Amino acid sequence: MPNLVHSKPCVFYYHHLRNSKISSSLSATAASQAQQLTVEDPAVDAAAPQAVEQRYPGLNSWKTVKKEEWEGEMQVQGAIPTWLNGTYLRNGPGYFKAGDHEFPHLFDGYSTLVRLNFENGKLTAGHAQLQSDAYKAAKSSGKMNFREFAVVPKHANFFQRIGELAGMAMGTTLTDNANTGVIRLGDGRVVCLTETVKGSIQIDPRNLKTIGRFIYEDNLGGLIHAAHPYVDEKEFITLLPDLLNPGYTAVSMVAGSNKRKIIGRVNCNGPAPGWVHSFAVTENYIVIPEMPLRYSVRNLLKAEPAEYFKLEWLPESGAWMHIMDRKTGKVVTCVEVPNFVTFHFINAYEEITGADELLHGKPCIRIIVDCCEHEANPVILKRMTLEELRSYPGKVLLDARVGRFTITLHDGSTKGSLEAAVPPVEHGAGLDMNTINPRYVSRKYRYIYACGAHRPCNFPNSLTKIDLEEKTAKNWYHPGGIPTEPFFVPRPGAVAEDDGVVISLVSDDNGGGFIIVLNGSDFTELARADLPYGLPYGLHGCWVPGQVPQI
Ligand SMILES: CC(=O)/C=C/C=C(C)/C=C/C1=C(C)CCCC1(C)C
Ligand SMILES: CC(/C=C/C=O)=C\C=C\C=O
Ligand SMILES: [Fe+2]
Repeated sequence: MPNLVHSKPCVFYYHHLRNSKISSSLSATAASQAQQLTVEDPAVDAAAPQAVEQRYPGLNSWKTVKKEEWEGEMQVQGAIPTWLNGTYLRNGPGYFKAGDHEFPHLFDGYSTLVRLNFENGKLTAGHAQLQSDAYKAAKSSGKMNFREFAVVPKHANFFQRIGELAGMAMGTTLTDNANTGVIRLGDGRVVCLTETVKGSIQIDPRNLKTIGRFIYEDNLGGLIHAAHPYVDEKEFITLLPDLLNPGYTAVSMVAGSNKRKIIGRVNCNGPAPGWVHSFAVTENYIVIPEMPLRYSVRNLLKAEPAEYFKLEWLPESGAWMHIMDRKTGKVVTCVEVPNFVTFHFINAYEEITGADELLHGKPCIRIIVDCCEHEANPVILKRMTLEELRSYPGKVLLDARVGRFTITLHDGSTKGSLEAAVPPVEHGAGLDMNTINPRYVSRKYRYIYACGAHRPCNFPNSLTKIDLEEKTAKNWYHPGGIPTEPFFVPRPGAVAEDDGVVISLVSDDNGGGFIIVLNGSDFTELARADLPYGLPYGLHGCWVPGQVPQI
């Protein structure tokens, strides 16, 4: 461990501390804050801790970025491993207004891109705004012009509203604000994405400049897709939900091409497709989730925001998992599973259940699918309005866990199971923004890196390394800070799954912010560098190895 002098951070095991849920560990201030808490859903919140930590107005996580563009060399404390050569790119909402109009929800914010360039122990950083049509129009007109996640542009009169509805059917009024993630395609092109198909925008990873819209040169159409495609060196796979004839089409785009091709289609069991922010892929199968938080055409057409925005919660409609063969597009099974709510699938893989379990001449295969599961409570989506996120003392963070689905193929099962893969107390019962070692995607794996909770809090505020084998977690916490997606980069030549580093950006309650590099194995801090100011929260990133190629 290098000689780092920091007053606040710490690494710990919650179960050694007998967990942050133990209320006797609350300070007097925290205990008095408990009285002011608003409990939205007593059935769920009853189990949650009784106060949230002090949130200082200095925290920039939920505020519009201080400057639209910045870059500079970082003063590093500690030591960045010299093998770490490449660029971490991160996307996320970071500009929460159009003219005087403040956006209501975290997911509405215009995309702010961040780049961290690591070269032989040195670090340069920068951020810039993605020049989407939605952002440019807001800047030039001083108002919002496109439908974002939670907010709809205001119309002066009836005719404008009719025009807007017609435009929505064609997709022209949906946002292209690609604020959710950034991916590196197998051919090296870097693309920012959101859930609207038109919100696929290519950028130059060297300088974060916007190159232009990524055009899908096929006739598959589709207005929306998953925010998180599956991407490897060979292909890009995504799901296109069909709202008119409820189902999903799985498509694949070969690296180097702009043409998506249909793999297969599956009909939904419920009245509309379940929201598909992400999905999972094993070596041979695509796991298509159908959760009871469903897209709603009715809410889509509304001018005013609905309870769950463009989605609706239909718990009676049930939850399902469809398993599609990656090669043939055939749906090999569809099982009913307990109701669930997730943004992010973590990983999925196949296991042969035993040589003696041959059924109809086929081995019995078990599919294991892990996600950050919010205890089947969609309220988490409402907790991400900016008002809630900025509020003090606010509402307690709802519980989340590593939800593990087990789905058996070829044995006639009609149901799949869902349970916690590790005791949630290990990561403070908060969980999201997961990454894993990219070499273990679609394979049996052991470690998850994610944001967890050091309670009391109203949003995930720690970093956690979960060991699925030992069913334990190591946690990193900086009081008053909000860390973002812990991004794992494996060491070249590594054998152990956790041999690598974890990169995260933290915004601090004093208005500052810093970059941290943790050891992927013992989760201690290797290096840190102060940013000139704390950045907005941000969402997902990708790694561009080595020197960024010329485009
Ligand atoms: C930031 C994030 O994680 C998710 C963003 C999701 C967005 C912008 C979704 C937008 C949508 C519309 C504008 C209309 C159609 C429905 C839906 C895909 C939810
Ligand atoms: C920030 C988030 C989802 C982001 C989608 O891309 C979920 C956070 C959940 C908190 O518990
Ligand atoms: Fe996401």
